[in-house]
Amino acid sequence: MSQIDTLPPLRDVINAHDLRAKKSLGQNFLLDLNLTARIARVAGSLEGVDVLEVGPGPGGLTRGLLAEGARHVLAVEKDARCLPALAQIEAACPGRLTVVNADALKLDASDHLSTPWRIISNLPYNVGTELLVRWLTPASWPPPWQSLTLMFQKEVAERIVAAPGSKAYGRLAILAQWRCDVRIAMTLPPEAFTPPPKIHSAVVHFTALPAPRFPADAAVLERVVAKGFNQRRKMLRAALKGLVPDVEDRLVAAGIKPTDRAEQIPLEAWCALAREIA
Ligand SMILES: C[S@@+](CC[C@H](N)C(=O)[O-])C[C@H]1O[C@@H](n2cnc3c(N)ncnc32)[C@H](O)[C@@H]1O
Repeated sequence: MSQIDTLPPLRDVINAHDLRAKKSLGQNFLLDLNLTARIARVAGSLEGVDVLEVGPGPGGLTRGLLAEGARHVLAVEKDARCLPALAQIEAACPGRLTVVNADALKLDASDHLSTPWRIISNLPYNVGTELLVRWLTPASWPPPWQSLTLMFQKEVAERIVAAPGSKAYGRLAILAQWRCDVRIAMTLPPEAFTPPPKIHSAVVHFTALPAPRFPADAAVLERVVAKGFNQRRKMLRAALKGLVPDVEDRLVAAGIKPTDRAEQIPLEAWCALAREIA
């Protein structure tokens, strides 16, 4: 039995520290340790791996990561009320857990971790997409992380893995699939969480590709895709008006019909258009 197995049940921990969930911090806790171990395993073997966890809360997933063999976990938690519960885990695994009481949006994890690390988190829903976009758009590629294993609202997960032609297909799908293999690894019902949220959730696993799937300048691609989907029901010749003077010619040169709409355009063609426009 490892030291982690001797820790008290999570429900006792949240009662002992009066960890009533705060909606403003997106707090929906996972208290079933079998479930948190399953989520940790989505990221593959963690033996010898450094992990960044955003929002450990009372530490259910943190326990899973350590039990699955993570070499070191950097856990960044904004809510200071969670620190005593996390300190208990730290004491059970000396040297393997560092807890930072900070806003993950303001922290540079590379100051604390040795590359390549994995990011595994049950993200707070209110900042989940912002963190994801940040992780997917580093200054250079490949990024300092190998993979992301992240819990999102199921609807956001579906937008990440969406294919052209579907309503969910948009900027998030293109951003993610351009430089990562992505898949939904698990879906979870509201009852898996305490308190249960109103929506279903899903764990998405992202594996960083060594290089983007198709060549394109990241900033140009981001600009073109954002403008294209901003008015997704318009034909592209209208949606992209003003981007460059001869947008219709550029669309044709990229092999795109100017009368098509953004949601019909596959990733490869978006990249071709970004190259034409750059
Ligand atoms: C959905 S809960 C997950 C808690 C825990 N990982 C679990 O699975 O039970 C999200 C956690 O993120 C924390 N959090 C919210 N905003 C944050 C931020 N900007 N930076 C770091 N942590 C944040 C919340 O306090 C909460 O503990």
